[in-house]
Amino acid sequence: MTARIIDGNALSARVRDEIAQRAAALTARGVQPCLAVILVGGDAASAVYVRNKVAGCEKAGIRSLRFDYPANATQEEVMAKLADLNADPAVHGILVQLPLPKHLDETQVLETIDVTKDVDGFHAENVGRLSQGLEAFIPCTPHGVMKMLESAEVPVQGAEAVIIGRSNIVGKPMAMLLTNAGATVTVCHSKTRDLASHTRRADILVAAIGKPRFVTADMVKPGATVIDVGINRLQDGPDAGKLCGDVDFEAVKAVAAAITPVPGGVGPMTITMLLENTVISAARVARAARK
Ligand SMILES: Nc1nc2c(c(=O)[nH]1)N[C@@H](CN(C=O)c1ccc(C(=O)N[C@@H](CCC(=O)O)C(=O)O)cc1)CN2
Repeated sequence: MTARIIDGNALSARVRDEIAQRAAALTARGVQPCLAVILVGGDAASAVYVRNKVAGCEKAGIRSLRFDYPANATQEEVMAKLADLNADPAVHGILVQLPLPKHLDETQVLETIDVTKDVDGFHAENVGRLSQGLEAFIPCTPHGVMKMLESAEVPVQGAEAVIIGRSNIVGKPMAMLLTNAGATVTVCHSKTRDLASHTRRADILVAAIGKPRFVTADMVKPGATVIDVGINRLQDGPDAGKLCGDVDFEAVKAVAAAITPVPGGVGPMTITMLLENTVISAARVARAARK
């Protein structure tokens, strides 16, 4: 068997076309969607993601505002900028790129973002609403994964879903979304005993642990759908400098029925869902103003 590849670049291109049309319609009604992005420090990967977010906005007709702070920025500086952006009616989405430098209080920063502009879906109120199946901004990576499962027509209801990783950005919201969609969900993590006994039961396996090629073929049930959320840059060996996921792609694709690649899988969908959340936020503002 060789797995079907779920192509995140192709799906992103289709979804972004629709987003651009919605952004153009809102702009014509006098509400151009606008995303504000805050980057603190010089983390190279974060700088790439922020650049791609800003470029994605531009291509979709979404206005973007970018604020760069040095690694030694204070909590007060970041909070003051968030207060300004919260108060600005022309700004519909606000995000603070993670991770933040260690001296900053991430929880306080995320809780300061106006919940109606929290297009990353990390504010506790959005997390709580999602857990109850209420309308909420859904964190972009797990939302992108759900879109990929839907586009690939992978049955979720009744499926055994196993997630490796329990982060606030991916693992926990992924578990909520899959649960809400009717899957039976197991969340595994660094303290899980006999991890492979869990992963081998999975119809849908989501790897989000940040360890290159951690998921090997013997950990995967034949015919499973494997979603790779990892983005790791290999340090040494013949592939040094290359990007790879948390899944041993070449070996696992011989066992799985469907698999996402890295790069070109979940990553582009993360930015696509951010653009969609920004347009949704602007549409709510336009609706409230009856524009
Ligand atoms: N505020 C946030 N911070 C972080 C988030 C987030 O959703 N909100 N997620 C990740 C990083 N991330 C978005 O910010 C992200 C990661 C990867 C990609 C992506 O397109 N990856 C490409 C490869 C890009 C490369 O060349 O390095 C791919 O997989 O094809 C987009 C966004 C942590 N922080």
